[in-house]
Amino acid sequence: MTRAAIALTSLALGLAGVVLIGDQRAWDNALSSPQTLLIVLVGMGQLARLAGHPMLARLLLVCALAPLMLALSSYLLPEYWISLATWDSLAHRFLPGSLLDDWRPALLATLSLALLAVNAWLGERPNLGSPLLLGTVALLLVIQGLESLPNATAHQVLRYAASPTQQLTQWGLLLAQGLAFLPIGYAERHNLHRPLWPALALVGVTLLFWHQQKALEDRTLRAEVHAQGQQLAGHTTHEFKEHVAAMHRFANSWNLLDSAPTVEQWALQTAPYYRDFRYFLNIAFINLDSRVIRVYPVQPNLQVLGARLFDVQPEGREALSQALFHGRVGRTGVVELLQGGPGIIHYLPVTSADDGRILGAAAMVVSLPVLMGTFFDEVDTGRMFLELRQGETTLVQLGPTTGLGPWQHQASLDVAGQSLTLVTRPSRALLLERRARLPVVGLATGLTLAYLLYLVLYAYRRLALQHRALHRSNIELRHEVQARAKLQQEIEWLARHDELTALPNRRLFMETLKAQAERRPLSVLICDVDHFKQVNDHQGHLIGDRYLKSLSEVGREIVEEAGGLFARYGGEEFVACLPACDAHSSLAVAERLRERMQEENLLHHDGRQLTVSIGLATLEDGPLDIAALMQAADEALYQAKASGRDRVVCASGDASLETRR
Ligand SMILES: Nc1nc2c(ncn2[C@@H]2O[C@H](COP(=O)(O)OP(=O)(O)OP(=O)(O)O)[C@@H](O)[C@H]2O)c(=O)[nH]1
Repeated sequence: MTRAAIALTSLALGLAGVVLIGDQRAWDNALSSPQTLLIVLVGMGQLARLAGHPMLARLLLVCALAPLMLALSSYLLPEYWISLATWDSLAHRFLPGSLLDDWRPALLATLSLALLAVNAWLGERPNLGSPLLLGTVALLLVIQGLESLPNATAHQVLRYAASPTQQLTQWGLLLAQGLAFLPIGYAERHNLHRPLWPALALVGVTLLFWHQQKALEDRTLRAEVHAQGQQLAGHTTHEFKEHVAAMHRFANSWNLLDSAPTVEQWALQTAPYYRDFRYFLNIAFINLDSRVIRVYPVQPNLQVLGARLFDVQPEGREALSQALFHGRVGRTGVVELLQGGPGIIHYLPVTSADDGRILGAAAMVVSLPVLMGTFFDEVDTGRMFLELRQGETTLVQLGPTTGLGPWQHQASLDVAGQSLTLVTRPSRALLLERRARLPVVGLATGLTLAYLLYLVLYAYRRLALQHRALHRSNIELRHEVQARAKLQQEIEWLARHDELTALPNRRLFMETLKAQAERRPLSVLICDVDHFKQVNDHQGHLIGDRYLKSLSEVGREIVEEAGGLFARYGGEEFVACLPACDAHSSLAVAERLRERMQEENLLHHDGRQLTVSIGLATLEDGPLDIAALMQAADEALYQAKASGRDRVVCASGDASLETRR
């Protein structure tokens, strides 16, 4: 898998290299393709790590991560913290003439590359979020693919997606990291489900939320541009109405004359209007021959003095005729002015105060470029493109023509009866400056939260599994302890009991006897089954065993009644310890034992009754010598056997104590 991952990474790197070489600008200046360079750095870091050079890998990845983090900050930080101009001047310092946007990768590409670099740094460590990082990069790449569709990119202020080839190289790096991750154990992979899916779902929700926020913010920005355009258009129309009204006032004031004005009179009369309405190119007096005989200001308009307008400006003839011959206000359309540039000329008839004779016409020349410059002096024309059109003809253009934003606004203007169109289009820089940071901040926060959620769920899952394993081994341990305790009990029981009859064995009997060192009188008896070998021989061992069990039950009952202990001594021999029993009472116990055993009606093969012989010894006082006491009982038993069996013999030698059937 590692080999396949290395091969895939190399392939992606090769592709990135081809992109870099293919980009002609990259030869002129290595910094012209920073996004591809960053992909190459991340890829090389990944390759170094896969090939087993962690130090080199980290060095390369840090080199990629530092600019990526800087780019991410430029997307995140508010304009009033670090302005776009500051970022641009920073970019300019690195490479004169460059802007921030020439340097930083597209937003989603910045994120996916940073996550790829972080994951390459961490290695295939599910506990550090490797699978979530890979899943998030996959989602980011899918969204980049969608964002690259032509209709999605049409109206974007920010760049969101890398170029298709760059996306392909990122897919290559991602798949290589995925391959390197695959060899983790099945159990580990199985454990990933619970933390991974909720965290990935949060990533998905975050991306959807970001997309929605981004669309909303774009709409708001567009509405702002629209409102500004409308405002400018309204302002222009209003100003022009004011201008026309002022012009009428101007014309009326000339009715007080009775001849063509002198140069001084003309200057005195026109100067305030010229000053107040800054967009007049000049105000001229035209005589009845359509000649310009007075003009204010004189100096910049010398070339029009003496010009016969009917000849030099035929397109204004109609308007001028209105004023000169019919005494009505005449207004040209948009005409090419004698001084150059488009403009509108108002011709106002000047009549004699005495007889109402028409003396000439006052021409108020409005230059459209000057008008635009005057009206829009509050607009930042360094970053806002303005265009005045009449139909399809461009009359005036202000502001930059390159680096413009994706939206423009068109508004209709009524300028002195002329229907014009005002186009406003903010530059991309202006829109970027106004761009709200909320969607990107939301995206970064959501992705961070998803990562933290993964880590918490993963740790919780691990703890839960460990806890479960511990609980299971605890139960097993408890069962083991219980089994061992039971075994121990069995062993202890077997060490002191006989398995066949469940009676105390010789060891327990001896321990009990020893414990009676102070009790006097103390009697012991040995009970031996007569001719038991014959039972085994003729009726088999199973019958023999059954007989032994019956006898032991009887013996236990009788001896325990007397406060003693009945035990199996070995073979078909039983013993009893009778504390506080003197010779008489122990003899009575022994006799009852013998009789009761007979009453069990256990028969030999030939119908004879099974009998027992009992030897009895009593220690009335004095120290306990177990061997001597047992020896005495044994000898008494021997005597009982020797003297015909089926009897009790007491070791005292007292004949009166001997019983027989
Ligand atoms: N079925 C069975 N037989 C046992 C057991 N322990 C000992 N025996 C038998 O008990 C018999 C004891 O025989 P002997 O010692 O010759 O004595 P006896 O036949 O009882 O004759 P006397 O004691 O002289 O009356 C042997 O045949 C043993 O095999 C046992 O646990 N089960």
